[in-house]
Amino acid sequence: MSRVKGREQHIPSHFSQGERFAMKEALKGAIQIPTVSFSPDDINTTAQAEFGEFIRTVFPTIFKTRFIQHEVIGEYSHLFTVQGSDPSLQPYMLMAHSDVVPAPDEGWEVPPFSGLEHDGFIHGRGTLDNKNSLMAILQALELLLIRNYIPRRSFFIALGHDEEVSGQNGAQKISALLQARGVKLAFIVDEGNFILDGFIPYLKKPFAMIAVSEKGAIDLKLQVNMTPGHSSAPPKETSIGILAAAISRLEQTPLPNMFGSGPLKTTLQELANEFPFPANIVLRNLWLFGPLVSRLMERNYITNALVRTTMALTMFNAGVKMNVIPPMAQAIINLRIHPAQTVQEVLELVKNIVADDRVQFHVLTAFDPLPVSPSDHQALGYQLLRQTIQSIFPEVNTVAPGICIGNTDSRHYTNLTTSIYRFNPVYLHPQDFRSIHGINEKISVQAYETQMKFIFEFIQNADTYQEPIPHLHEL
Ligand SMILES: CCCCCCCC/C=C\CCCCCCCC(=O)N[C@@H](Cc1ccccc1)C(=O)O
Ligand SMILES: [Zn+2]
Ligand SMILES: [Zn+2]
Repeated sequence: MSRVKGREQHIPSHFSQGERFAMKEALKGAIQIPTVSFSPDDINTTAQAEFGEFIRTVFPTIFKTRFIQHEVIGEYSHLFTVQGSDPSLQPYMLMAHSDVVPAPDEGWEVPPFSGLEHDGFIHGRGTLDNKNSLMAILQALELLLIRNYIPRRSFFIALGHDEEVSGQNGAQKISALLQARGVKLAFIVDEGNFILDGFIPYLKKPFAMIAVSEKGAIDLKLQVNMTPGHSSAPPKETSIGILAAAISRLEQTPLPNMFGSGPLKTTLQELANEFPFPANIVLRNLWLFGPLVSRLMERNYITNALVRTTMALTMFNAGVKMNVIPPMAQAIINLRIHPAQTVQEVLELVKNIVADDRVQFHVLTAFDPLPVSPSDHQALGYQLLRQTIQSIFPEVNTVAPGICIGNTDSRHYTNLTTSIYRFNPVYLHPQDFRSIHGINEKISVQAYETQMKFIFEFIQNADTYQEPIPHLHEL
């Protein structure tokens, strides 16, 4: 059997004007359906149902292909099983999600659910997170099928509908179903990191960062109860004041810098050659310059998130009336846990910083950082991503493993594989990063086409029989 058999039926990623027009119109249509998730109990089910109908209309070939099974899970999530012709190849999975975070009109250049095209960009909530991926995956498969493509390696496409509010009815249910069916996956590719451009001073060239892990998280409720009373004769301290002081102590006391542990060191070492002198020497010798680099990284709020567990005060609630001493004050802190720490360790640190018994702690949700997926020469999923990045983005010199500072639905699939990669084949600049969950989220038509092309190639590359060449170790 030829080791490169998978390339025999390679279909070039060339698309007609008509196809290119249809694919951007399809993305606009997806953005126009307001599939907003507010909380696990409050998702826009009408929009989700409409979205289910929409993908059936836009991708008819997928739904009528005999070797593709489509199932609706948890009412609005979608699982596609694409049966390959060679059962000896272990299947893999592509993931995306259809829900989006809320987007009030204020501050947007165009209404967030308009899907308007302006200056070469498609605007709207979900254009980067994550309808671009969802539509690009289905679009690539649709176009491959139209060209009579028959995959060798089976694969799944899992499209969650509640990723933005925990994934408990989508990803968790799909994962349990596949586990019950005895499925084991070679690897998973989900949203997460990007081709990063302009995030690091002195690094002029973009580089691709494939997240091989993601941070853990805790949603922590802090609560202070005090006896209510008349505001004309106030006590020395109120529940609001005590809680505010506790929160302020937390904001003033960053958790320890964990530089040196976790995948970040590898990221920087692999990037060293991209830097001019003397930064290249510094990064090649982290054993000596580690403390300097770690201090530089904490100066910027994005790179700071890579070196430590972060704490964000996201909700604050207190008081019942203007002339009543408040009986209770509550705050929610969202923590993202560095790969070298655990939920328990972080909770201990937080309690020690607050150091006030009147403040009660309630853990609402918590999970540890995700295990680190392999990125060596034998890691099939990582190497396929690297290979496809090199062919679709030849100008990108460096592909490096890293961590994802946000969380993804892929964390619900650790029962099916040890190889989870979080990567969007899209350029991201710092201003784009702020638009994710922020305002004026947009994607260029060209970037979306390239993302689709990437998946079109990736699916074909995954068929290859050319397994990564094992390291030769001397005995
Ligand atoms: C040295 C290199 C510099 C690198 C800079 C890093 C730049 C970071 C680039 C991209 C990160 C974007 C993260 C996007 C993925 C997050 C998806 C998301 O929004 N997830 C939600 C999901 C969630 C999780 C738990 C409860 C509710 C929702 C989230 O994380 O909040
Ligand atoms: Zn997302
Ligand atoms: Zn998101």
